[in-house]
Amino acid sequence: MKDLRFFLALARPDRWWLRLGAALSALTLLAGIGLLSLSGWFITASAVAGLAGAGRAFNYLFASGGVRGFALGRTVGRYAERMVTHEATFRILSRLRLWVFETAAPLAPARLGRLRGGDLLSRVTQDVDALDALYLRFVTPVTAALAGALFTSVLLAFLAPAALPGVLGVFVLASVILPLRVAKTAGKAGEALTQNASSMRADAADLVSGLAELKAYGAEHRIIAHLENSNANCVAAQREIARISMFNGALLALSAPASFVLGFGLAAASGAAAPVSALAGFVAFALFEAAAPLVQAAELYGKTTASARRLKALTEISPAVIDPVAPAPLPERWDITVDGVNFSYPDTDTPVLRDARLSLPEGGRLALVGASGAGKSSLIKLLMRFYAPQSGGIRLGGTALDTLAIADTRSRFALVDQRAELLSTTIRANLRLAKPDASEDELWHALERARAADFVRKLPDGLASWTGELGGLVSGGQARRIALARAFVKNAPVLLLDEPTEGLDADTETDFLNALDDWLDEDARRGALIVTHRARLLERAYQVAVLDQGQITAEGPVQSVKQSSPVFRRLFPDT
Ligand SMILES: Nc1ncnc2c1ncn2[C@@H]1O[C@H](COP(=O)(O)OP(=O)(O)OP(=O)(O)O)[C@@H](O)[C@H]1O
Repeated sequence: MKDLRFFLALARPDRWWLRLGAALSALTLLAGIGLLSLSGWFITASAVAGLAGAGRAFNYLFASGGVRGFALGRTVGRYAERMVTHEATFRILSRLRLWVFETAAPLAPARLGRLRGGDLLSRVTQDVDALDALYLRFVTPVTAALAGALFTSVLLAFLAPAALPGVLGVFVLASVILPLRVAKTAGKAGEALTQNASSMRADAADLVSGLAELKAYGAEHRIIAHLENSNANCVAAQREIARISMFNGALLALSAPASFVLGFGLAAASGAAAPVSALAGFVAFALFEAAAPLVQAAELYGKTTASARRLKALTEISPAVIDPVAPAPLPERWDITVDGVNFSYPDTDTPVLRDARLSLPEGGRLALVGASGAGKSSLIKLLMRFYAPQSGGIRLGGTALDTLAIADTRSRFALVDQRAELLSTTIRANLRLAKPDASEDELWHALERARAADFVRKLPDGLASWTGELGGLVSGGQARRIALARAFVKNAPVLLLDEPTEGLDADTETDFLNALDDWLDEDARRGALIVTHRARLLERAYQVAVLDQGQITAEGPVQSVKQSSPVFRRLFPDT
């Protein structure tokens, strides 16, 4: 319930749409009660008057006009209510989707690593969609039911007070006790449905993205088996909900006429005239129009609360880095100093960097070398402020990194790593990630500089060519050059290169290195931090720092480090 309240509060900006929808729903219900009760009274009174030969005893015109008015009001009200409540829900859900993105974005990459991609997708789609029940099926019918109960009570209190307790008693049974019971019995199945549907999506996403590897290792059957298991659980949960729904539908269908008999019988027994007794019976009957949606809402309660809980869980994860309240101005210089940094990844206690120290002057080129797992990429992640060190400090142009706005810090760096992540979109859109308003000329210029223009020109759609899922439609070397062009479009003064030529053939590597040399040579203030295992890339550096098990054990010009560091000699025996 606490989680649902949280999402009700999030709907505050559209509360007037919701209130209007609820008011229209209440009016529609009242028109329905009015229609049935007046018709019942009218037909009975006509019959009684006809039998007694006293047709003039009541006003036909008033009654038939009232019936037409209620019928019209009910139809128009239902139409308007649907329009308004759906408008409210669409507005709220679209804002909710943005809210999910805004909540999740600061958590990436540090805190989202433990969530499966498909699971995150489920939260943005399935869980947000499930919340429509909260706005559409909980808020509106509850308001309508309350209005209906109030109206009925007043009507019966005047016309047939003896029928009031019985009618209200049955209504409370049908609209309060029954939904609460349904919410309890269907709740577990609803939760199971949400969890298993999410697990199924995550499996399906893994299956699609890793199909080549899964097939290569003959492991696709295992994922499919897991997927089938989740699917079977979903079907079982749906079947359970359907069973509960069928049972309650039957119960409701019986309760409405029973309520008619009760209303009519109690009023007649208290000595009310036949038309008034009929009116009491029909009021009780019509009131059930309000009970049915409440029972249906209760069937969705488990599913809706499970989704609300999964979405709210995102707000309970704190980001690994946050912007300072009053960020310092971005310094004009961009020399980097790493001073006594200690770092372990969140939820682990293995130190990855221990008292790490190094410096990269403005316009410098520093190679960071070390064995696999030494902590090189982790240092780059700290510079990019994906994570924050537990102690020690990093300064950019003399200003502590954690006093700068995160976006400001990142504006000084352009990152190219060996994975060269490309989004599943066009080459143009991938390049414009770095600068959304870059002109076509700028894009081509960057591609020329990155030695990528020739192959892009040969593609049938040029810049509009699709790069595929994670760059799957271009080769590794092409993806790397597009990523370098993207860094050039960004035109940041410090390049962070994390093994950018790993896995490239000699010619492609030469192209890449020439592009890099041209770029860095063009402006003496441009600098680079180069993480590498490759001698050809090492040659581009003026200085080298050796990282060994999280500590910088040697730093200086290549030749002097070669003399002093056995680790360096092991890593680059031919240098
Ligand atoms: N997200 C993470 N969560 C927990 N531990 C991590 C995470 N990323 C890396 N590590 C661990 O941190 C240590 C340093 O990893 P890092 O990627 O920085 O090494 P590296 O020197 O760049 O290695 P390589 O040369 O193989 O890329 C490793 O032991 C690794 O398992």
